Amino acid sequence: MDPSNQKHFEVVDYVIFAVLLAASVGIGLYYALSGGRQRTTQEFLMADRNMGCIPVSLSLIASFQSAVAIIGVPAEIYTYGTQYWFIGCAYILGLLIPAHVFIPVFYRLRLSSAYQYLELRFSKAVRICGTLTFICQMVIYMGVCVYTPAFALNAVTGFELWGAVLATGLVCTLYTTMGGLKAVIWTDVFQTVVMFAGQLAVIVVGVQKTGGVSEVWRKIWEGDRISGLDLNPDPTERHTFWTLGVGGIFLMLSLYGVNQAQVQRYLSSRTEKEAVRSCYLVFPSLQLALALSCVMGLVMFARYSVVVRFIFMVIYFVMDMLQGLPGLPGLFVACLFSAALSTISSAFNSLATVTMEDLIKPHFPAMTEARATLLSKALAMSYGLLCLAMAYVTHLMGDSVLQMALKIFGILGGPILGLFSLGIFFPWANSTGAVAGLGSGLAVAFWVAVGSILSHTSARSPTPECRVLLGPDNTTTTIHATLSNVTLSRPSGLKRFYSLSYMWYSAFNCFTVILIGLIISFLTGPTKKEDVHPGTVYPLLGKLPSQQKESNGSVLQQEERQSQAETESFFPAVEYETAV
Ligand SMILES: O=C(O)CCCC[C@@H]1SC[C@@H]2NC(=O)N[C@@H]21
Ligand code: NA
Repeated sequence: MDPSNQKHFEVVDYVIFAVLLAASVGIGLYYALSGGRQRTTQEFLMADRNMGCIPVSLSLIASFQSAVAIIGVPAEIYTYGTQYWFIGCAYILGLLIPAHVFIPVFYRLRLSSAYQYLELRFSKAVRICGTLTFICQMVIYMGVCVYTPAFALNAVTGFELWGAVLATGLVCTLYTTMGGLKAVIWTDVFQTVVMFAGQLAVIVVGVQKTGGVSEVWRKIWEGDRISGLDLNPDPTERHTFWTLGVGGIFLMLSLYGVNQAQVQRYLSSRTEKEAVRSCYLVFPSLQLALALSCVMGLVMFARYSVVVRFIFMVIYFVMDMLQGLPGLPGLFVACLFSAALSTISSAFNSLATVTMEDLIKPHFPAMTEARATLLSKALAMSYGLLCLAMAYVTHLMGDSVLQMALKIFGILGGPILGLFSLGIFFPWANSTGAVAGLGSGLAVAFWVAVGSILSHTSARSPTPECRVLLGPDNTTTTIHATLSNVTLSRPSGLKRFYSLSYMWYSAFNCFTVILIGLIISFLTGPTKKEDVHPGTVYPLLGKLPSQQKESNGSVLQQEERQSQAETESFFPAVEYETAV
C-alpha cells in the first residue's frame, strides 16, 4: 500500500478509540473499588460465583471472538466464498454438549480451575500437564490477538503500531489486574456491543456505497461467492461441510467445553441452571457474530469484484468505505480493539487463575487470602507483558491470522479436549493412560502441523486467484498469479497425512489422546469403577435416574438442593454421587 493513498484518521476517530480504552479502565476501577474490593480470590478470580446468564453469555462470546474473526472471517469469505459460514452448524452440538455434559460435571464439583478436575479424576501429574498445555495455548493465542489489530491498522493507515500494542496491552492489564473477573466480564459485555456496532456500520455504509442491496446481491451472485453444500469427504479439502460442520464441533468443544476461560465463566454463574442458560444464549449471538463477519466479506467482494490477496485487505476496504464519515473509522478501530481487549483480558484472567490454583496454591496451602490475591494480580500483569512479546513473535509467523488461531486451537486445544473426554466418558482410563495419551496427542499434533508447513501442502486452495494491484491513483492492473500453492498431483502417503485440513486437527488430536489413553490404561490395569472419584464421570451408557441421588446421606445445602431441583426441571438429571 503506497503511502499516498493511505487512509488517515481525524481527531474524532482517536477520541472514540480513547473513549473505548477509558471506559474499559473505568469499569475496571469500578470493580476495584466496589463490592469486596477484590480482596479475595473468590471475588478476583470467580466474581463471587454470583453472575447472571446475560453478562456471562456475552462474555463467553467475547472471549473467542477477537480481531482475528473481525478481520479474518470477512477475508475468508471475500477470497473463498461462503463455505466457512457452515461452521455455524458446529455451534449446535458445539454448545449443547458443553451445556449438558461439561457444565454439570464441572459445576457440581464446585471447581475454580477446570484442571482441578484432572487431579480429582486422575492425578496431580495429569493436572499439571493439562495446565501447562493450556498456558501454552493461551499465551500463543494471546499474541495473535494483540498483533492482529495493531499491525493491520498500521499496514493500511499508518496507525501508530507499537503505541497501539502498548496501549491495548497496558489498558487490558490495568483493568484485569484491578477489577478481576467481574471487570473482565462487564468490559466484555460493553466491548461485544461495540464489536457488533462497528461491523454493522461497515456493512450498512458498504451496501449503500456499492449501490444498494440488489446491486450487492447481483455482484455476489455473478462472482459465484455463494458456495453450495460441499459434501466432499476428502479430509485434505480445506473447507467442506464436513471439515467445518463436523470438525468445527470439536473446535467448539475444545473452547466452550473445556477451555479454562469459558469454564471459569460457567463456574462464576450463581446457579448451574444460570450457567446452562448462558451457554444456550451463546448460540444466537454467535450466529449473529458469524453472519455479520460473513456479510461484511460478501459486501467487500461486491465492492471490488476481484480478489486481492493483500493480508489486510479488510482494513483497506473498511477505511475505503468509512473515509470521510467522521467518527466511523474511529468506531471501527474501537470495534477492532474491543474484540482484541475482550479476548486478551479473558486470557490474562484465566492464565492467572490456573497458574494460581493449579501451580502455586497446591505448594503453599498456608498462603493467606491477601497474599494469594496480590500474587494473582501480579500474575495477571506478568502475563500482560508476556503477551506484548508474543505479539512480536506472531509478526514473524505471517500466516492468515484466522488460520493461525484455528490451528493453535487444533494443535493444543484438541489434545486437552481429548484428555477431559478420556476422564469424563471412560471410567476405566487411568493416570498413566491420561499422561501417555496427552503426550502422544501433542506429539502427533505437532508432527502434522510441522509436516504441513515443511511440505507446503497446506490444504489446497480451491479457487484460482488473480492479483489486482491498486495503483496510486486507484488504477488497477490485473495479473493472473501462477497458482503456486495448488498441488496439481494428489499427494500420497505421508504427504497426504500432512495435508489434512487444519479444521480436522481438533477432532484428530482429540481421538489420538483417547485412543492411546485407553490402550495404555488397559495395558497398565484399568481403573475400577469404585476407585473413580464420585461426580467425575458422565455415564454415557449409564441409566439416567429420575432424581438426584444424595450421596451417603449427606444432606445437600438448601440452595444447592433448590438449584439442583431447578436444574433437573431444566434437563434430565444425570446420575451423580455428589462430591463429598
Ligand atoms: O476470533 C478469534 O479470535 C479466533 C477465531 C474464531 C475462534 C472460533 S471459530 C468458532 C467459534 N466462533 C467464534 O466466533 N469463535 C470461535
Ligand atoms: Na474478543
